[in-house]
Amino acid sequence: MTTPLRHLPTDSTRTASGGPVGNGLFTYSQQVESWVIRATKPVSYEIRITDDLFNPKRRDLLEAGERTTGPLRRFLVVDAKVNALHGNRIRAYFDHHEVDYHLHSVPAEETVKEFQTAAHIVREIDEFGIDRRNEPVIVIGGGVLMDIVGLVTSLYRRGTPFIRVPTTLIGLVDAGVGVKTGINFNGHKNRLGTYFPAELTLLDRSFLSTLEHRHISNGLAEILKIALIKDAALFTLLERHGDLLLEEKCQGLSSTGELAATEVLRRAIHGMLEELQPNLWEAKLERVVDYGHTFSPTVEMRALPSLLHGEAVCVDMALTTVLAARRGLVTRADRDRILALMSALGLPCWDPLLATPVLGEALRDAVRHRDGQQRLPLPVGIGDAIFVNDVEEEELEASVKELAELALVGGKR
Ligand SMILES: NC(=O)c1ccc[n+]([C@@H]2O[C@H](COP(=O)([O-])OP(=O)(O)OC[C@H]3O[C@@H](n4cnc5c(N)ncnc54)[C@H](O)[C@@H]3O)[C@@H](O)[C@H]2O)c1
Ligand SMILES: O=C(CO)[C@@H](O)[C@H](O)[C@H](O)[C@H](O)COP(=O)(O)O
Ligand SMILES: [Co+2]
Repeated sequence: MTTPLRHLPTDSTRTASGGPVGNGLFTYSQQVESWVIRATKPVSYEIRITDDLFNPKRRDLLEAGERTTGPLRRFLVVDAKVNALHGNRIRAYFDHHEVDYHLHSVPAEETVKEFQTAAHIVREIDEFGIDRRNEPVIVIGGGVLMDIVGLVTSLYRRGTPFIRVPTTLIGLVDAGVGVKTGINFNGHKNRLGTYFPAELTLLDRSFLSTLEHRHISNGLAEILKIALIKDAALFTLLERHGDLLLEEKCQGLSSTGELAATEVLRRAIHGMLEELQPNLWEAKLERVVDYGHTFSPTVEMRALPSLLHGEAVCVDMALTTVLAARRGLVTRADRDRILALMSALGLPCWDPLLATPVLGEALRDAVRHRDGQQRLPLPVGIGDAIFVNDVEEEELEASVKELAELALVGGKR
């Protein structure tokens, strides 16, 4: 027996047809005793290019978050290497502005992108205590730390605002521009994560001056991904100036280097956002920005710590470039240009794990991740892509064999 609910519409307010009633945002039906609730949540976040971010005259970092009375309070999570190299000016900035802050330094790299690190940060935040809406957590570091802190803030009190200051090239062009957060779990890449935008991301490329060259190459791999799937002009820029960008660490030490760094970073970020914005929650699982991310998550985790994220992505792109060439989607000449550019950018085209059953496992996991289909992005020429669902293990093996020969001949391993 059901008891009538006092505050809900009675039968007298039902539609003439006896159908459900409601205000359009929710409906109640007595026929099946059910409420269907609909709501939408607007999303807006900003990515701003700045320079000299910690110059005391700049206010970008202070203006984010609602203003309350009394001193500003901020919890800072800073990559340990960044803290060692840039910590003095970071602290001087917040001291100058009389911010009541706690700086929590985290030694971040792929092997610590895990639960324990996230839990430790939560504990520290809890101890410092932050207001739920107007004291954004500030993360200053690479993709690993931004992904962890993004996850932590999305969980803390079911969502606390955060601000990102990326300090690596991957951070500037990729991890710092989207809404995905995550940690590795159970040997799987980004197995736990959320979609949670940082309200503000401040891009200051001067941080790259202290980054190792290998990590510049690592970021160039994600830029190359954007070039291959959607921006032929970006590919040409990388061919012309990639070595200079690497040598100068995108610091614009020469006038050509400055023009190239500005244009390449702007194109890479803009191209990424053109793909992300219409599909922020990944309702559509055919994503061209997944190019290079089909085999690489498994390869990267198995190779840990020997392959960096961008390096694993590059190995995946080399393999799928060869596969695309075998299908006639990419000419042999373009295939060779792509492999040559990877080498010029200081990136690997090959990893011994390719010649093992790991690839089959990786493809099966990608199919689960993509809701039962391969949805494998493949390049079409340079600057375009399609999705395929029919890659068989034999085709993969033949592509691996061909890549091994090409990589050996070209000395690109
Ligand atoms: N959320 C996303 O959409 C997204 C997108 C791309 C990549 N990612 C993730 O990003 C991670 C890779 O990011 P990453 O390459 O920045 O790695 P990272 O965060 O491990 O940083 C690389 C290394 O550089 C050091 N470092 C950082 N900034 C420095 C600086 N300015 N000077 C000197 N050393 C510095 C770090 O301590 C670390 O040792 C991967 O886990 C990947 O999955 C996420
Ligand atoms: O590496 C990343 C994110 O970690 C980006 O470069 C990339 O565009 C995509 O987000 C990847 O395809 C990863 O997606 P997912 O496997 O974590 O769902
Ligand atoms: Co990536």
